[in-house]
Amino acid sequence: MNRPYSAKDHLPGELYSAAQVRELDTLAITQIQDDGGDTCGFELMCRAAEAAFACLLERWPEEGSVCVFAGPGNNGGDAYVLAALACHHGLDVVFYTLGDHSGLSAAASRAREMALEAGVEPQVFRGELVYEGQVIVDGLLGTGLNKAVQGDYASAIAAMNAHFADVLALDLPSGLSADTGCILGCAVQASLTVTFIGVKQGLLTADGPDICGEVAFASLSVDPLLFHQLSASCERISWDRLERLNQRLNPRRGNSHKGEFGHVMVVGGDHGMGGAVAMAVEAAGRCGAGLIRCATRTEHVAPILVRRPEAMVRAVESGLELQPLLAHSHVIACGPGLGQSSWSELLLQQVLNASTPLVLDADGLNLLASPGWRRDFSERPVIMTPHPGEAARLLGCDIASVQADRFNSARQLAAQYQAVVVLKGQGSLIAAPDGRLALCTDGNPGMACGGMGDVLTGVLAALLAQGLSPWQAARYGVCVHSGAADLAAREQGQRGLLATDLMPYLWELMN
Ligand SMILES: NC(=O)C1=CN([C@@H]2O[C@H](COP(=O)(O)OP(=O)(O)OC[C@H]3O[C@@H](n4cnc5c(N)ncnc54)[C@H](OP(=O)(O)O)[C@@H]3O)[C@@H](O)[C@H]2O)[C@@H](O)CC1
Ligand SMILES: Nc1ncnc2c1ncn2[C@@H]1O[C@H](COP(=O)(O)OP(=O)(O)O)[C@@H](O)[C@H]1O
Ligand SMILES: [K+]
Repeated sequence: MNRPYSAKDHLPGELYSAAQVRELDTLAITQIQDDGGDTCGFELMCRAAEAAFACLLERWPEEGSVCVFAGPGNNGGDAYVLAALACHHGLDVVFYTLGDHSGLSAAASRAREMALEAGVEPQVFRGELVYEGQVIVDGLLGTGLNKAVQGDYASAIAAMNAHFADVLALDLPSGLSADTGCILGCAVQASLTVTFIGVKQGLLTADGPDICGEVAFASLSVDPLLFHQLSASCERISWDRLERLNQRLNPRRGNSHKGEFGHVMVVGGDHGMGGAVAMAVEAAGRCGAGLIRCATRTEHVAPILVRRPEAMVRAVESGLELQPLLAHSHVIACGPGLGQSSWSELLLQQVLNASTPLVLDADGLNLLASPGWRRDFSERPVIMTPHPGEAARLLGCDIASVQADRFNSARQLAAQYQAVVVLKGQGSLIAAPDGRLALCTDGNPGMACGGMGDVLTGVLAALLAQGLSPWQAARYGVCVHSGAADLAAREQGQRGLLATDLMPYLWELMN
């Protein structure tokens, strides 16, 4: 029997869209057929159900019953086989169907026969869920979800969610888009999701992580060579994974000096927003920049120096004093607390005129989105770090449209601006202009608080200053930032986490 492994840190590094997994299914079925096996996908369906049932037994070893929901597609087919296995194992099975099961696929029909032979008694779900046990299996909708869930399906999902039992979702929670991680209408809230053949990209961003519960992956013993026939849509990264890929920074040479680790210039901090630059400065320092300068409003100079006397902080009150300072910098980080005043515009103008590697954040992005500011960064190493609100302004759409397809939004921004783009939020995405995408599975909702983005800006600037390319720095920086937040939250909890709490953990992880 297949033993799928669980824990999100052990998921494979390749993520796929629904269409790509369908392609993999077809390739795998063809191979099984060529090897003298069945021709319709029933073999794969059996492997999927076996893997999910193994997970069920491992997670709920004491449970004597299971309630199974089956939709009219192959996800329902998986559910039929799982129900048959449960019967053979001596579990009581309550089995509900939704949709028209007279037109099942060849594989799902065989699955249904198998279930009937095992003694499963399917009943059409009529709105009432009668089940006393602890485990519900959701086989309603999988990668074939193609419209918003409503009607009987929505009632079934509401009944599953209202029931006290835990839900094991087959492939993905019904109602979740495998491609975008958005809930289409409504979705099952799972405790455990066993996903098959390839990890669907939508499980790990937007709403995905909230409704999947724990994610386990079952390869269904598909020949790894088949995966070489198509490239993954997105790479999954995490702090642990970068370590396994040996992508940490090298230890420093003994005979090194501060000039080798780059000079960062942090630009921003209009009236009332000095903290933003202070945090970017400190994060850049804790991530190893050789020297940090800061150009800001007069009133912020002393407070920043008190907190971080290591930094060289200059007042640029007229805005014009910035130009010569920029000439001494290896990397510019612009945007934290920049504001949108004429002072802010004057500073940004000079930053955009320079050719130094740049991290552009916050109001730097908001100004860039306004008429007449649009730039093409193909000649300059640039990382842009929008949260969904800033991304919406840059794309000229609303936030809901950005979140409705984060993968596409990130890709589009990277292509439009010819820069590496970090689209922040749960499952932060990193997009390169050439179409590469990475998704970071670290991070937690404790990070949803003011200042976290400013810290990321400092982290990224320090990494560029130490010689990483924008793509490397963004991947590494997002993981170290989220990894630090996870360590901090593990100590004291997520609620109440502050951006400055990350500093000691950044320092630790960078070494
Ligand atoms: N292929 C393989 O070999 C393997 C596949 N595997 C399994 O198959 C799953 C994919 O199966 P699938 O392609 O049949 O799609 P599935 O998710 O069952 O749904 C399609 C049905 O749902 C319906 N429907 C859609 N949206 C709806 C809505 N909002 N509300 C109501 N109905 C809606 C849609 O109706 P239609 O719109 O076409 O009329 C259609 O009838 C995959 O996730 C994995 O679990 C594994 O066994 C491994 C081997
Ligand atoms: N729910 C969440 N899960 C994971 N990471 C999050 C979550 N909410 C916020 N973050 C991270 O925290 C940071 C917040 O940045 P941002 O919104 O720019 O904050 P600010 O502008 O206040 O500095 C980003 O790196 C983002 O990815
Ligand atoms: K499902």
